[in-house]
Amino acid sequence: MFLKIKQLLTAAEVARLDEISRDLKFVDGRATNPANQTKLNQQADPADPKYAESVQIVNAAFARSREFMDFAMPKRVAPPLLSRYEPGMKYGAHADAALIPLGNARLRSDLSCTVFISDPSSYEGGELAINIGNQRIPFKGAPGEAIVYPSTTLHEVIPVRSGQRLVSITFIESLIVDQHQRMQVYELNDIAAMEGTTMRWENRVRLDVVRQNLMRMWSTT
Ligand SMILES: O=C(O)CCC(=O)C(=O)O
Ligand SMILES: [Fe+2]
Repeated sequence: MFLKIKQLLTAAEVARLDEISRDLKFVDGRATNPANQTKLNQQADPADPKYAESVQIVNAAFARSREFMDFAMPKRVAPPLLSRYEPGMKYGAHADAALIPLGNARLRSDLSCTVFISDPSSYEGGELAINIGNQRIPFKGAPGEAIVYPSTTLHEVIPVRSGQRLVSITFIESLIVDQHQRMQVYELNDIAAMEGTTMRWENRVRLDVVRQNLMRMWSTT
């Protein structure tokens, strides 16, 4: 359901993103969601040349993360966006847009991801709170840590009370639209990865047939 990636970014990448954020131009977060009165944050201005470097750093981290690739089965990843919250800023409970403009095309958001950059001890409040059933689950990660969660949830960023919260956020279109189907394939793939070398070969091959057939049935390529 959720994937926490302990060290998506290296310490050097965290430091570089922090440095970039100091010179980068930030704009009102409502630029990408003008209808939401509860969105009060700052986002990197895509027109600023330094923005491209921040995108490249986070994209490269996703691409090399085995955990991310296995869990998300990404087809397309939207350019990760640096977002900043100063005291009093927040993003009220909301649904992520199903279709996100990506050049001339649109990306369907199946999964959302927050990559934490600021040290959690440097700011108060600012948790990402995700509603699942009647539970509200707060996340506040260490620098370089990422949380990947279904875009289908109602979620919010709690107001920051002091300090500054810098994160990079993105949306992922998965090869498998349906969360439940995706998790079944993920489980089978994980079992094959862990037990595949110790299983009897005939059974390993049968497991592979099932895994590949489910992917064939459910993926949209
Ligand atoms: O800042 C975050 O952790 C998440 C922000 C968010 O929900 C969004 O941009 O849609
Ligand atoms: Fe969101």
